[in-house]
Amino acid sequence: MPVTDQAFVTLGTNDIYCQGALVLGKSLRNHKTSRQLVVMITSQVTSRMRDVLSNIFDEVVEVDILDSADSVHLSLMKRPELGITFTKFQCWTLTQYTKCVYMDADTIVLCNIDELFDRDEFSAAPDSGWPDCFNSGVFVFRPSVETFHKLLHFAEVHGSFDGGDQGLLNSFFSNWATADISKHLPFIYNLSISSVYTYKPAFLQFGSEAKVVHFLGTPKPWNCKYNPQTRWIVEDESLSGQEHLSYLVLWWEIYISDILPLLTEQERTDGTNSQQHQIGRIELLVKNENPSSVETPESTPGDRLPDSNAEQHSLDCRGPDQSLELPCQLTNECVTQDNVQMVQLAHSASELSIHESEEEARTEDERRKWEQGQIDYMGKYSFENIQKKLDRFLQ
Ligand SMILES: O=c1ccn([C@@H]2O[C@H](COP(=O)(O)OP(=O)(O)O[C@H]3O[C@H](CO)[C@@H](O)[C@H](O)[C@H]3O)[C@@H](O)[C@H]2O)c(=O)[nH]1
Ligand SMILES: [Mn+2]
Repeated sequence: MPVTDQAFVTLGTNDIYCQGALVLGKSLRNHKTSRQLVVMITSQVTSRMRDVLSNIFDEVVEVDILDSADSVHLSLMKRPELGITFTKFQCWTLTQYTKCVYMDADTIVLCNIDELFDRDEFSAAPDSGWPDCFNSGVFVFRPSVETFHKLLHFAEVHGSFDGGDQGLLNSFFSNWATADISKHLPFIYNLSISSVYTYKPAFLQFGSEAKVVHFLGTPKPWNCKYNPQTRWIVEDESLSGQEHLSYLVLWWEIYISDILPLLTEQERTDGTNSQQHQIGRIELLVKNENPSSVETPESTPGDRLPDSNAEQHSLDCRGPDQSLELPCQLTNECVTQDNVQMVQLAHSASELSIHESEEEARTEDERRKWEQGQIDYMGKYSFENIQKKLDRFLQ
């Protein structure tokens, strides 16, 4: 029976982190959670991504740090670096639920973890770096506007010793380490990926009991390159050891089989509706060293992807009539192809990687700065540059 007054909650403030939220949400669904799934997003998340999120999450809640009470605004003015921190705290405002489990977008579940709802606020697992502190990537809490305001007030007065939400929450719930052992979640509910190689014997002993993996720090799974042929991560120097890579592989397997079809389905739907040409900010680069493997028994010549000899293809989350320069040869035509074929293409690729569309990121960043009155008067919008533009225009 679905439980409607309890929820798993995650956060994605941009389209990139939303990729993580999607995989987490799908992993919870795959393991048949009976709780509601909620994702908090901010205004930067594109409407295309919101549509995809709503396929997996029961609620997609936009939170805006500046439209809350005045105290939020004031705190932000004094401590702008805490912006993202405040965003996570918004989970306490979800008072339509009586109890929730917050999970970072860089976590996945390996089995059903609904038993966490038997715990009470504030329950969390030790942080692997300093076990007298909890890690704020997974925690049980009770939504309450009062607690939310207390947190904001606390942030304003004391700040955060690590600049993020984890330091602040540890100071706020300062008796966590000593008061009540039932509020210590076992480490297997928040297995930090680095522990797999920093304490290998423990991982070999207890790793099979892991329930939640947390891709804490860098690289995040979406920053890795994946080879669907070998079903292995394309390694770089920052990835030492082997065991932890299999969790990254798991992330990518969920991404390819469950998320990619949704993204491409969305692409198709949007393509037929001129009202919905919102620009997503994700590009999936699909490298294919062996193009012949792209062909499927069902595919007819007319079906074929354009330029099947291309070294690199791109599935770009934007409408087909957005005329933008794509970073590689598979141009806008690909987005009108049947999504099954796109997924097929991804499966036969030799390397997949997720990128933020740089042009979009730049434009968005500039727009935000304009809106905040931070105009680059010394650089791009200097008097000389504007005059040069005017001169060109008037020629
Ligand atoms: O640009 C961002 C950055 C973060 N997040 C969200 O905030 C979470 C925390 O950020 P993350 O990059 O996962 O931080 P960690 O590498 O996990 O680092 C640690 O430090 C963070 C800051 O204190 C805590 O939030 C984490 O729980 C803690 O594990 C993410 O998972 C997302 O849900 C965004 O949506 N957008
Ligand atoms: Mn995290």
